[in-house]
Amino acid sequence: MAPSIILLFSGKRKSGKDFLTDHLQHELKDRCEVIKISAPIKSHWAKEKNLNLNELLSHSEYKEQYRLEMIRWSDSVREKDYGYFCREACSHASAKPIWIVSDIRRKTDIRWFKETYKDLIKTIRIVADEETRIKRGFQFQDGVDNVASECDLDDYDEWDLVINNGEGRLPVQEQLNPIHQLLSKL
Ligand SMILES: Nc1ncnc2c1ncn2[C@@H]1O[C@H](COP(=O)(O)OP(=O)(O)OP(=O)(O)O)[C@@H](O)[C@H]1O
Ligand SMILES: C[C@@](O)(CCOP(=O)(O)O)CC(=O)O
Repeated sequence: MAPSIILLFSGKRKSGKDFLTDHLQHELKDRCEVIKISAPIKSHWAKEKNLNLNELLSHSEYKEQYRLEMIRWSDSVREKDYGYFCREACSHASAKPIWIVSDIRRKTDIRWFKETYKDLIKTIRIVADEETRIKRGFQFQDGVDNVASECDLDDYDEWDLVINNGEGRLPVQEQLNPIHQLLSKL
């Protein structure tokens, strides 16, 4: 069964994608399913290199050691099939009315979702100033922070919602209010 709405979240490293989508999931409970495009990438990498999948899926420093290699490998797959990981991630989603995709990174991700699910798509950008991201552990890495994985959506300007999760941010319930307003129109 197709969902009634698909929320695509994007944001730079340590902007708070997981933090906000975890809160949203907590509020929506079993009405929603959280989908991560990086999940099939991390599963593949864990199997190939005999790594700890749970650590790769967590917020830990562990995954940062492999980020550059995972970006390079996943981009080589995307060159042949830009929708590969989006399709793979969605294929495991269950029949919930609201899908939360927590890690949109490339224009081709948005293209695949819009081609596949048409007007069910809403795009949400999470922004946070660099100082706040640094306080959360962000450290610039060449090959990671200056490539498509982190920068391709910097000039995308058709977001349905933009949420500030940096300096001056609202309390989390208020940050999520505009999303509940979107959902109330369903
Ligand atoms: N509004 C907030 N208030 C308090 N802590 C926050 C907030 N937003 C994020 N954080 C904390 O900042 C850290 C980074 O957030 P999170 O993991 O959600 O970022 P991310 O965008 O998913 O990062 P990455 O892309 O590197 O995985 C986490 O420890 C998280 O708990
Ligand atoms: C390899 C990659 O999927 C890692 C994403 O890790 P995370 O969403 O930051 O936990 C990033 C990418 O696909 O460019």
